[in-house]
Amino acid sequence: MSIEKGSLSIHSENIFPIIKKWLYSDHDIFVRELISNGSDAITKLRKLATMGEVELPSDEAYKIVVRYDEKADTLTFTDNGIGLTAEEVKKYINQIAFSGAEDFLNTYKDKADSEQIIGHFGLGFYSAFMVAGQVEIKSLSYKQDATPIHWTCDGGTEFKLEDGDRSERGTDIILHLGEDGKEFKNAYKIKSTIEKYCSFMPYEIYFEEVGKEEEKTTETDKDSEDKVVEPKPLNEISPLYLKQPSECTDEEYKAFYRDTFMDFKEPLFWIHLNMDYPFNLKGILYFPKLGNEFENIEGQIKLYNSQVFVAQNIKEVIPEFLLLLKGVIDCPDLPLNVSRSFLQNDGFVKKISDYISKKVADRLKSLHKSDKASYEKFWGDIHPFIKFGGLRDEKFYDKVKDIILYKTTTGDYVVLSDYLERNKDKHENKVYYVTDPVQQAQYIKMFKDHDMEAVILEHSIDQAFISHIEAKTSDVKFARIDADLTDVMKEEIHEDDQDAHNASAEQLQKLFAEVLSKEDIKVQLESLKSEDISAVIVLAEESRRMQDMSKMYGFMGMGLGDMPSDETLILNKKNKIVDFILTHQAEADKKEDVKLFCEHLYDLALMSHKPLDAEAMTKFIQRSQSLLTRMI
Ligand SMILES: Nc1ncnc2c1ncn2[C@@H]1O[C@H](COP(=O)(O)OP(=O)(O)OP(=O)(O)O)[C@@H](O)[C@H]1O
Repeated sequence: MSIEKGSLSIHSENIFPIIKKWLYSDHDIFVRELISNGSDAITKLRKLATMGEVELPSDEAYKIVVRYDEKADTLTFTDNGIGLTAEEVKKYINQIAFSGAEDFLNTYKDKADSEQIIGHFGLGFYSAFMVAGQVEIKSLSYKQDATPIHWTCDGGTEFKLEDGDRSERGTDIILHLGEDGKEFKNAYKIKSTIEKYCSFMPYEIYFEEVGKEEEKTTETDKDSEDKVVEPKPLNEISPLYLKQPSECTDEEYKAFYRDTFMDFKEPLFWIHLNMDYPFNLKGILYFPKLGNEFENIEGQIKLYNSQVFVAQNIKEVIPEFLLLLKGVIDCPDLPLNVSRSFLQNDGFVKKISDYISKKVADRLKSLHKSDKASYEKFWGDIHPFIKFGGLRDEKFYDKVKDIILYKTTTGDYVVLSDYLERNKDKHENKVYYVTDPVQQAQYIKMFKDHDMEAVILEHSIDQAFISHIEAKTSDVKFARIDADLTDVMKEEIHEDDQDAHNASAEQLQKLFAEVLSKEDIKVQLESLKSEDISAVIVLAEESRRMQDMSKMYGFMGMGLGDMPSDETLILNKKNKIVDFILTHQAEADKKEDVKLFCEHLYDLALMSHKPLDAEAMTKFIQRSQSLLTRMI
């Protein structure tokens, strides 16, 4: 063949500056593209063999070798696939009538935001020019008597095609790393990029550094005899997720998790996705240990297309709440090179997302049903995720709503219907909850003393979640343990004593308002069954939620103004201190004592309800000291 020179027919003056500019943020994508092309070339060849079009040696090892030559400043991608003839180079490489590039230009030429590009637009082979000043192709086709070709292009629109010298079937793509490729003049960088994109590619991928092969291929074994060590491929050609779930062991699942996510904490459990119809999807989703810090935990869901890494954490494909998980999903039906706007509007993608979330819900349900003990053990780690999912996805909520567990103050786990059923005599359709078991210890004790139980909802997601349940289940109401005192804790006031009781209550109201200088304080006198309790503060559930909201938005600079407090101080008539106050409040010589008791009772009640502010705390400590001094 005579040397052929020509111009690449691109429907734009020069695509290379555009490639370089727009794909800049995903500079390393060329590795994936060139290895994928090599892999495709091998697959095509093997297909031809199965069709009887070509006869292949039975012992041929199909592989892709990436070779870095520091001296020559080149990076070469070699495969032993189908190869290219001159005609094919002309057709597939020279005439870049490649629709991918045209689409790319049309879609992105006016857009300034490179983030818009998932980075995987179909530029294939030409992405090599993102890092190479000059690219060569040396290839020999599988075809009988094919002439090897040598193609060179320096990144402009000019190319040169001539006879080559490759003697074995396959292709070398040689990249002369230019200034733009200096990041890749580094063996570690090249290797880690191969690992990022090609960990599960179906043919073995080897990395070699010219001049450094020797030192790596010998190793001293225990008998001090040098033995040649076979180089290891960088990838796993049959990743676990491609196997049938029934063929995988727990150990294999755990090892796959460790190797893929470099996470040495064991996952809690996993879901093996395996679907052939109506779309093809395989993968494994792992539930990592989340604990209480789920806000800070970023999951990692890697999306693959036929074993080629596409992207990570694409929320269009994977429901957002599942992004707290770690996993791999391989969906060959999804285009490899897609734009985000395409994904957002694609019905097929929505189906994938729905399928994944359904599978997760099903797995949780079956775990709850078949292995309650493990489900309860995992609950502390998985509940934020399940609740988050329930808030985000109605269908998911409907599936999991009956397997939401509540840890009770008695220490066991119940589902909502069980809690309601076993407490219906004491408080029908009402769920008492604790947000801070330490702070609210006094209330919990009161509950326990009366054989009552509350559920512990101390995670930041719980408040939003209970509002959601209330909206969905209109007759169920949640009340924090300090929202009110149930009748179970009180004794009835005898009719004959009612007037005297009311008078005492009025006196105490006045007294506390005056002593505490709180005109609007609400004081209520009750006869509680337990004498030990002197005073408690209750705050109506609605008011507290409003206050919490106000605090939250206040912090965010969107204050709703100070919410009026709706606290009530409940004094227990049967308690000795309260009785002392009532009996001696009018006596001049007891005035100081009464004042001290009132202030102290109020602080004690307040402390069980919420933390004291700095001023109140200082006063509380001073007062405590003076009380102790009096006893000396
Ligand atoms: N290593 C190779 N061996 C044989 N043929 C190749 C090789 N690399 C590229 N080709 C041929 O060149 C064509 C163009 O490659 P290019 O990577 O630009 O696009 P593509 O692989 O068809 O699609 P994509 O843009 O999604 O990568 C391929 O379709 C293939 O026919």
